Amino acid sequence: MNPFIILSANEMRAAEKLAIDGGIASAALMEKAGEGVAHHAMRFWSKRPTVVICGPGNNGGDGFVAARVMKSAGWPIRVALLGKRESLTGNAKLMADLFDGDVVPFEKAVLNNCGLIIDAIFGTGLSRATEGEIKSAIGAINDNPAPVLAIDLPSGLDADTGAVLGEGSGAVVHARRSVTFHAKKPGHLLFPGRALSGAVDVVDIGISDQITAATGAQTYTNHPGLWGGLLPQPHWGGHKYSRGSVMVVSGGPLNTGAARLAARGALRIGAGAVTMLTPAEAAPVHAAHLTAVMLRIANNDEDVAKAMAASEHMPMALVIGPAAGVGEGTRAKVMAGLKSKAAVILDADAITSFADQPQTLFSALRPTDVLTPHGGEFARLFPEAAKLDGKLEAARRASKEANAVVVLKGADTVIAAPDGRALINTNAPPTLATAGSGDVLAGFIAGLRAQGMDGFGAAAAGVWFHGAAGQTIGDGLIAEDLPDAVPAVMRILFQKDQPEKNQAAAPEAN
Ligand SMILES: NC(=O)C1=CN([C@@H]2O[C@H](COP(=O)(O)OP(=O)(O)OC[C@H]3O[C@@H](n4cnc5c(N)ncnc54)[C@H](OP(=O)(O)O)[C@@H]3O)[C@@H](O)[C@H]2O)[C@@H](O)CC1
Ligand SMILES: [K+]
Repeated sequence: MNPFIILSANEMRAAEKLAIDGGIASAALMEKAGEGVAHHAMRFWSKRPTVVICGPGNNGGDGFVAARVMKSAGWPIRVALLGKRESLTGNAKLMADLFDGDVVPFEKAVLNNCGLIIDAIFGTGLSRATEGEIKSAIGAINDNPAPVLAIDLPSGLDADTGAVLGEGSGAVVHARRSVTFHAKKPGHLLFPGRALSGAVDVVDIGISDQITAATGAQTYTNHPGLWGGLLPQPHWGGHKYSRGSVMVVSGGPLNTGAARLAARGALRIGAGAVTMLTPAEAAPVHAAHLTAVMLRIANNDEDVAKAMAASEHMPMALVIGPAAGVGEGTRAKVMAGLKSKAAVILDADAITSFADQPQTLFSALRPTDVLTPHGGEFARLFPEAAKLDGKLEAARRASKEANAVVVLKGADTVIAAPDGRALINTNAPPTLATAGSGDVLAGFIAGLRAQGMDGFGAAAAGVWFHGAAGQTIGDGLIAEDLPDAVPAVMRILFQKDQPEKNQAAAPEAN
């Protein structure tokens, strides 16, 4: 199993079909799924009275298997059914028939004195908001103090978007843990689904990686396992410019801090040289603050173009947006950057500046340029994509529309590339929601881009480092701390705290 792949409900159904076409019996898939749930329950909880609540479809079928396996292991099991027994069909009916205990219609009293509830009401087949007896049952489950183990997904949660289809306490199950099959679903990682799913375990039900690939799935959990090997490493023969040069466009004299945060982020993530492109009147403010970051006056787009041209021979990235100001001046500087050979990272005001003329921007962007909007900026530049169901599809659509990498920020940041690849980030602590945090992120991405990572890789690694830096700092985090936490994260990632791995690499013989 690929530990990073994420499958939508449709992709999961396609994988199941391919597995069945390849000779695996569908009942065997369900048997493995239910068995996985039972073993998970028995591993995490001590033996206790357990109620399995089964719905009308195959999620319920998994519940009947789990009930059978746990009962035969000596667990006190009750099964409650939502819907009519005679309406069960296919494998769900088969598994219900194979369960040799009592099956009662669901009523609230069935939960009395239980120590564990297994939610087998709905999984990937949820098609509408809960109502009636199902809504009451979910409300009763949530009111009960027993922990809930959800099969596949907490019932009521949309597998593809992480959204809850209905409202109120009976709309969705609040699970302590979830056991899903073959791969996580986007709903496990996108909020509120991530909070509702609890800890998620993925069980192998015998579907091969070749089948996963054949579904065309292109969504992954963001993790160094995907891009760690591409991270730039300093080399004995390098010098500051060969390590990558980053230029950051500053706002006016009262708006300089954001650009400095980005500049420091770029420097800490490993760019060899960072230059602040500043309007003349803001230069003294920067001069009073900056040390390793260089200063160059750039009052307008022509000056930006000249700065870019002067550095054309080196690997370079340009950050523009943090407190840059919204309007024609910023638009012109962006266009100057996009005409140069530099990789461009657009954030904040640079994004908002194109809200009324997105096509001007989209036609100039290149597929490895990066846009880093938060939700509000995203909706201004991509009003149609913002209306789509779920952050994943919104980011994917926007990336295609803009022909650039889109980093749709939040607690569950989504990174999307124009070719359809997408990542969901999971390591960001809530303390990252603080002023200036996004400016540092833009600097991280630019620093990695200047060192040679492509737009998607730099965005993925930048977002991950941002989360990891936030975790390292812990409570009390302010944006200024983030760049300075990078060395600690690198030490852990590259295991440089292990003395035997900490030797300076000897030059290779030639
Ligand atoms: N794919 C795989 O590889 C494997 C899948 N497996 C398992 O199968 C699960 C998917 O099964 P599934 O497709 O039968 O859907 P499921 O979630 O049981 O619900 C569908 C039923 O609920 C109904 N219904 C929906 N919403 C409703 C509502 N609000 N209120 C009331 N009714 C509602 C819907 O009715 P309908 O929409 O047709 O009217 C239909 O009757 C998956 O999550 C996993 O657990 C494993 O066995 C291993 C391999
Ligand atoms: K469920």
